[in-house]
Amino acid sequence: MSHLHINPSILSADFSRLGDELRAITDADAAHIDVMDNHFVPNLTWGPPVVERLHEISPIPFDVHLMIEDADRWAPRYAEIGCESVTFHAEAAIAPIKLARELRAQGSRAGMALRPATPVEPYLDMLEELDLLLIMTVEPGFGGQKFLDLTLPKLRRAAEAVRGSGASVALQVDGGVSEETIGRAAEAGANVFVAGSSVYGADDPAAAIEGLRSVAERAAENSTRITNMP
Ligand SMILES: O=C(CO)[C@H](O)[C@H](O)COP(=O)(O)O
Repeated sequence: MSHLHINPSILSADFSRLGDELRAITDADAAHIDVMDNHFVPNLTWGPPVVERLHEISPIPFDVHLMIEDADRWAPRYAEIGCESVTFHAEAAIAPIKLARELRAQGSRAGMALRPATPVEPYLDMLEELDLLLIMTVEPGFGGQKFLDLTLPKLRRAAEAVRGSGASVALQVDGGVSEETIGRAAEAGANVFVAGSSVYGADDPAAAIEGLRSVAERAAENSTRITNMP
């Protein structure tokens, strides 16, 4: 099994048949569930009751991305539902360390996300508290946006810090991930890739997932070779 994960975002799925859309991506590692509140981002999706019901029928784990204010209050609710991974935004959490500990204590993996303009450096001392760090590669809020290459230096610095810390933290990218961009993110050190329109906009979502995975694997191999060069 690949160590690189492809997590399709159901934000780009057909909302009238979400059960079928989840069953179309059983080859993926997890389904990425975008929760938006129209305050932290100018868009609105779903909340705990819908996510709970979808989780009950989903054949694969849930990777929940909370684009909401008041994350300290709401994130634990998604862990209680049983979502395997719960990611809150650093910009929306009052006590991120306490919150990450709470999510882990409830049995979920604890993730923290950074908007494109948020630096990673203030958070490097808390890597041990996290299972996942999400570097947003678009402004959060909408699918179908263009991948922001300006986030790649931050991703590289985060990858170096994770390697240096010895902590077991997955590095996720989200936004504009396609066969054209995924290689650059993999080379920079990402190992979990969220893809919405490039999976659900494809005629064959399963083939799209495999296409993304093979491009990312090739890029990650090349990147290791470069790192190991004398
Ligand atoms: O978090 C998100 C938007 O804020 C989505 O996960 C993201 O937009 C995925 O869609 P696409 O791959 O089409 O960019």
